[in-house]
Order: sequence, then structure tokens, then C-alpha cells
Amino acid sequence: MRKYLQNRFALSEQGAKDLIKGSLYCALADISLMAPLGLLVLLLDALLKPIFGAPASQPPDIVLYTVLGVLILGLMYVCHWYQYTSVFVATYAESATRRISLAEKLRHLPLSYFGKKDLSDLTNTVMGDCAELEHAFSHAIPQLIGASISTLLVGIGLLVFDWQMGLALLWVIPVALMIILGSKRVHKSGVEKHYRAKRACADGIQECLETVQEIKAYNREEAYLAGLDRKLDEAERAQISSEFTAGVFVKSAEMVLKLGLATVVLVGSSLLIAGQTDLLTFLIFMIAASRIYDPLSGVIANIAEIIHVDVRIDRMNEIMRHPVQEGVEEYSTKGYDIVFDHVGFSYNEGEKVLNDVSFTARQGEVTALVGPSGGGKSTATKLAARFWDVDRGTITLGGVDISTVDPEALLRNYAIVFQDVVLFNGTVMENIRLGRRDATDEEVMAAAKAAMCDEFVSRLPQGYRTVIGENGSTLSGGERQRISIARALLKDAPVVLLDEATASLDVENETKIQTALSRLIEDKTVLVIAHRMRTVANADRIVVLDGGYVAQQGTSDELLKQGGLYKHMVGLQRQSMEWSI
Ligand SMILES: Nc1ncnc2c1ncn2[C@@H]1O[C@H](COP(=O)(O)OP(=O)(O)OP(=O)(O)O)[C@@H](O)[C@H]1O
Repeated sequence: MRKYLQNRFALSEQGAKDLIKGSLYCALADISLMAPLGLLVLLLDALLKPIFGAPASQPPDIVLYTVLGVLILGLMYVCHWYQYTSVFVATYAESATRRISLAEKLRHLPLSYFGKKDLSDLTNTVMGDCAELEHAFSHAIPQLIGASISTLLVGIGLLVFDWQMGLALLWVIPVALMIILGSKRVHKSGVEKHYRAKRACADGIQECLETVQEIKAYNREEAYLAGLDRKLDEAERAQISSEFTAGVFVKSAEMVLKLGLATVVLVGSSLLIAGQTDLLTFLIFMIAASRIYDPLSGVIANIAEIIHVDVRIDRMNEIMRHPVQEGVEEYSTKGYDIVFDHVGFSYNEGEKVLNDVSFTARQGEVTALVGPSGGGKSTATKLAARFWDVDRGTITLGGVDISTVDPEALLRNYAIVFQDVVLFNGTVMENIRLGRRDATDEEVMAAAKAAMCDEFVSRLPQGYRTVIGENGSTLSGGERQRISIARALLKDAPVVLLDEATASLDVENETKIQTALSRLIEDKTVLVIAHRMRTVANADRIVVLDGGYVAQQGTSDELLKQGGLYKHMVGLQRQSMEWSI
């Protein structure tokens, strides 16, 4: 039962236990609602007997009935209190657990997963869907299970008491359930459609906010807003249609339930006339009919809500079940040479990006990856850090196959400076300290100085304590890049991956940064994606990647002597340096 609930509703072990406990309290609370009816029946029995000519007995003891009434009220209060606290406290604890485990899982998913998924979609799953599930878990699901248990018990009791009247009362329940469960597929497909349309809207709005500069620059506001309008209309239509479908089935099932009262009256009065039942039994079933259908109407609405949240649970299960990149956390390498051995890779099936790529980036040397755009340079660099796993061949670090190493443990050995610098909305100090959490302020400032950050940081209002905005929006491209170099310097890892680290620096700073980098890369394995011939000329080894193949490799002099693509690229770059505008 616990395992089933865990899988069915994407719950933690504790969450499933709490759900069972909460549901049992719900059942008790529902059953406790029947207790006043029992008391009423006893009272009616005592009052009606003399009227219908039964031998006169003592008049009902008002004090006894009052005491019993108060006790029943107390019992109802206790049951509801336990139901409330167990269900609500557990729901919010589980919600926190779910968000944390989703975030943990996302942290361990390979980058390939994020390449295929929309980021706003994932944010919605972690924030929006979790919030929607809170309502389902605090209301719908425990009430559904609780009401099912209590109705089953009360139903069995009534059937044993009088099976004919019991059938007249209960036949509507399976019919109503069939209507609501039979509608599941139609209902779910409507909800999925609405869900997709809503997400398309969220994506559109996020894209609009992210690209507002480009939209304005190219006068695309009207066209863009018209597109957004269409998405909003589509979401509205999908929502109306999904709610209409749910409404039709829920209301039909509730109407069928109401028929139960009519059949109790019909069957009861015929049995009464035929002398096959007595008035008290008839009254008991009339009262039961007025009570039993209320929780059942709730059950039907709850089933509809569970179908609704099923789509969200499916999304969470999809994330939680996605395979993660696993590997050992403890490993020892012989040096830090990176060896690509007949590596093949594709982002999408059938579209090969790297083919049979073999080369060695040695420790203490700079290996430059060059080649035409789309040749696979960035891909090779990312594979070296196990951002993705290779399809064929192996990549080793110091003799250890990196696909056997836990990605986080592996990345401890890498300092990475990519073209798209990512900075956080914190201070300069915090952004640089990301390179090494336990670095002292002095170490952070020393790294910043080496990466030529000092001069622009001293101009900031609060120096190293200045908050630099989302992704460093208050800084220039070159300044942002220097911060990311300072991070790499601070990390002081044995492997350095550089992606055109000097692309947004002016000539003067570039020279200074090259000096800092030459200190950083001493005795390290450096893999650099180089577009500039100056970087390439300083490299110990050059690997020319063209169309995913290694076209040439060797030193700059060797490759120039060989002729071919490398020589052609050097020639083109010389020509471009002579251009003027
Ligand atoms: N995340 C991705 N998903 C699918 N295809 C991708 C992805 N990243 C890159 N590609 C494709 O892989 C091929 C190689 O891209 P890559 O970025 O490695 O080339 P590159 O040599 O670094 O190019 P550039 O010099 O222009 O940066 C290209 O055809 C590119 O479109």
C-alpha cells in the first residue's frame, strides 16, 4: 500500500506513511459524523414506540441523551482535530521534501536533460505544480480514501441491517463512480491540453522578458504581443474546455447520487405497505440517505481533482525517474592528461557531432582546439568535463575513464571559463568566491588582482561588496569575463578549460590577462577553444576539428608546413587583420 502510494503520487516514504495515517483519520472523522444519527435513531425509537402501539416503556431519559450528545460532539471534535493536524502538517512537510528532492534530482541530471527541456517548464514544475499538489494532498486524496473507507463500512452495516433498503440506497454509488472513472481519459487529455497551453504562455512571457532589448531594437513589439495574445487565447479556450468536461461528468455523477434518495423513498414505502419493513427502518434509511451522499459528492469532486493533478504528478515522476550520471566519488589519477580515444557523440540521435575523435591534452601543456564554426570545439570541451556522456570511445583523465566518476567529484579538478559568463546577483566578492567556497577575503582579492579586476572594482561604489545585478548586468562584457577568470584562478584546479576567455577584452587588458592566465596554467592541463591566432601560436599542441572529425593535429609550425585547413585559417586571419572599415 505504502509503495503503491509512493509511486502513484510521487511521494516520499514518510509522505506515503503520513497519507495513510491522514486518510484513516479522515475515515474516522466521516464515521464520527454518523454517530449523531445513531443517537437520533435511538431517540426516535424511544419516542415513536408508544405512538405505534408498542408496549409503553419509560419516557426517554433526557439527561442520558444529553450526555451521549455531548460525548459524541467531543468524539467528532477529537477525530476532526487529529484529521486536520495530521493531514495539513504532513502535507506541508511533504511539499518541502518534494521541492528539495526535485531540486536535488535536477542538480544531478545530465546537461543533455536540460538541453531538451524548457527552463520555465522546469521552474513551473518545482514551484507551481508543487503548490497545486498541496491542495490535492491536504484535501482531495485523504478525503477520497477516508470517505471510501467510511462509506464501505457504513454501506456494509446498512446492507446487513436490511439488504433491500441497503440496495435501494447504495446502487447509485457504483454507477456514479463508473461515470467519473469512465471519463478519466477524456478529462485527462483536456487537462494535458490546458497544461501545455498554459506552459506555452509562461514560455512566451519569459522569452518576451528575456529578449525585450532585441524586440524593441527590431520593432517587433506588435508582432510579438500578437503572438502572445494568441497563446493566451489558446490557454483560455483549453481551460474552459477542460473545466467544462470535468463539470459535465462531476455534475452527472452527483445527479445520479441524488437518485438514491428517490429509490429509498420508493422501495421503502412499497416495503412498508407490504409490511416487509417497519417505519423506524424506513426512517433510518431516509436519514442515512440524507447523510451518506454528502461525503460521496466530495469523493466524486476529489476524483476529478486527482485526475487533474495526475498530469503534474506524471511530470514530477518523469523528472524523478530520469537516469542520473553516476560514478565513484573517490578516484585517483596518474597525473592529469586528458585523452580522447575514438570518441563519437551526438546531441540528437542520428546527428553526429563528433566522429572518431582522438587526441591527448597533456598536463603542463596548452592544447588549442581550432576549426570552423560548428566543428565541435565546444562540444569536445564539454565532453571533457562530462557535461554529457560520449556515445562511443572513451575520455580519460589521468588514466581514469571519466564516465565512471561522479560528475561533481570530477569537476573538482576543473576550472572552467566559458564564453557565456554566468554571474549571480550578489557582490563581486561572492561571485569570485564561487571558485572556492572557503577562500579568505585576501585570497579572493589576490585572484581578482591577478585577473585584472582590481582596477574596475575600485571604481564600484562599495568595491568588492558591490552587488552586480542579475548576471552581472551592471558590468561590461570584459569586466564580467575578468570576474569569471578570477574565479578560475581562485579554484586553482589541475585542469583548465577555456572558451575564448579573452574574447571581450580590449588589447591592453588582453595582454595583462594573458600574463595572469600563463600563471594560472602553469603545470596544468589546458584545453582552450581558440579563435585567435595569437592564442593558437602560444599553444603546445593544436587540434583542428572540422565537421566533427580531427582534420589535423600537431604544433603550429608542423601544421603550417603540412598546409591544409590550419594554414588556410591562419591566412584568412592575417587578411582580416589588414581590413579597415
Ligand atoms: N545543445 C545542443 N543541442 C543540439 N545540437 C548542438 C548543441 N550544441 C551544439 N550543437 C551542434 O553541434 C555542432 C557542434 O557545435 P559546437 O558548439 O561544438 O561547435 P564549435 O566548433 O564550438 O562552434 P563555434 O566555433 O561556432 O562555437 C553544431 O552543429 C551545433 O549546432
